[in-house]
Amino acid sequence: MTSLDTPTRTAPDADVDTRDMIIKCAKLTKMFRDFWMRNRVKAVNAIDIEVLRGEVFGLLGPNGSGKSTTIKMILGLLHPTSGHIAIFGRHPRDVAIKKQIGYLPEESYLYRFLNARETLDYYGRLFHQNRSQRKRRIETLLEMVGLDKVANRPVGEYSKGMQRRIGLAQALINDPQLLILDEPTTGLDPIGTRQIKDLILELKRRGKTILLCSHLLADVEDVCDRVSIMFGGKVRREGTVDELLVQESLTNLQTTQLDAEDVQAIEQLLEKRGKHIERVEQPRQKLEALFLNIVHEAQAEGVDTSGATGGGPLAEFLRGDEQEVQEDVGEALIDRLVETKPADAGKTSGPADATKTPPAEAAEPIERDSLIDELVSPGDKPEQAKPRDDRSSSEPSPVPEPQPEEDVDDSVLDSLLGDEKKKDK
Ligand SMILES: Nc1ncnc2c1ncn2[C@@H]1O[C@H](COP(=O)(O)OP(=O)(O)OP(=O)(O)O)[C@@H](O)[C@H]1O
Repeated sequence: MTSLDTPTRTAPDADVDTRDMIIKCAKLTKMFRDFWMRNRVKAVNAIDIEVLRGEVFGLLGPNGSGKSTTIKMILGLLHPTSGHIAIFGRHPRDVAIKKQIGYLPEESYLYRFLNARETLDYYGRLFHQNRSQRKRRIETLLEMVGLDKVANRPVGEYSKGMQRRIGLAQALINDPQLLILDEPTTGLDPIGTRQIKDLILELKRRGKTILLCSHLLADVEDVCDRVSIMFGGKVRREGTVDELLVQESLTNLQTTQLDAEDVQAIEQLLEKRGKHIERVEQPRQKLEALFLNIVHEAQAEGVDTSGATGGGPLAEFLRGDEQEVQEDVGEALIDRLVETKPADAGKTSGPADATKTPPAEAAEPIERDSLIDELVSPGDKPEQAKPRDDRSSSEPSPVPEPQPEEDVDDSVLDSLLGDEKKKDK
């Protein structure tokens, strides 16, 4: 077995088309410095990560191993100390790629007094979706994450798991090509967890790329194609889940139930071949399967709940069969949001060669608060919604500032004045 001190990688083939390289980090390093600019913590230490189009990539590691710092650098929220990052072949701070990314931060960052529908409406406007687009997407997303029955309650009242669900819906509102999910199943009940896993697999089938960061190893094992395991800021192991987990020296056979005589006969047969049975046991179903059965039974009996419901099918617009062209409006919005557009932004039709991405050092430093200030006007800065249990500070989603549009005013006013409720009835 490889020692933990020896990093091993099963990187994608060297001849992978650069257009299929959605995330490429090379020798990425982040050093946090103290007030005197002395090096304090090497949070990320010369890591290489490559995520290909259409794969689910898991970033694993114990607390403090550098996962969140890596994600923040990938999102352009933190400036790397050294190394290179390319997202869709571009620099992570290139605004042209923002509309292709959906981000579920580790902690929710929501206006606590807006309800779920208003919350999604707000994010839909940030992506310059028109009213009918927003309405359709919001309703399907709410149903998909199982919050349609509680959509008129302020999100500040939501439980932690319900906040994860609305966070996920928010991350999907722009139908992103790359979805970055930081601890998506934390706080979710087993039904919600199963749904998120199914959703991730469905999105993958639709060609989306997903970077998943989680402590819940069983979840990661269920959905990830490849994983990187970090420790102390370094990638210690990387490979496909099968490569890392398969025990090549053992074979499991599953048959209909055997009695002692059958087992003895097989043992004798194996002995003749110089082999033996190591363990005989009756398989057990997983606790997850038992739990889900019990809940499905209760739902079938019509037992009432004030929490999230089961959730519905994948939102239609995520299935890729909706003919909406958002590229231009997204680009226009981004153009209006940034005063100085990078010289090459918007000119390249396809993803550029990752190797041409400017070095990370060339970018101006950007920290979380300044990004929020840049994206949200001071009066609009959202207050972090807390679930009923206390939690610490949180991350914003990488979304642009909302722009006025003809039909912007009335729906929020309507909903604040109660028309939304009437519509629901
Ligand atoms: N802003 C900061 N200033 C100083 N040190 C930081 C800062 N952010 C993170 N660190 C340090 O960098 C290291 C990696 O932290 P990071 O949050 O990336 O770990 P993580 O793997 O995401 O952990 P967790 O699983 O607990 O979320 C830790 O030692 C942490 O204390």
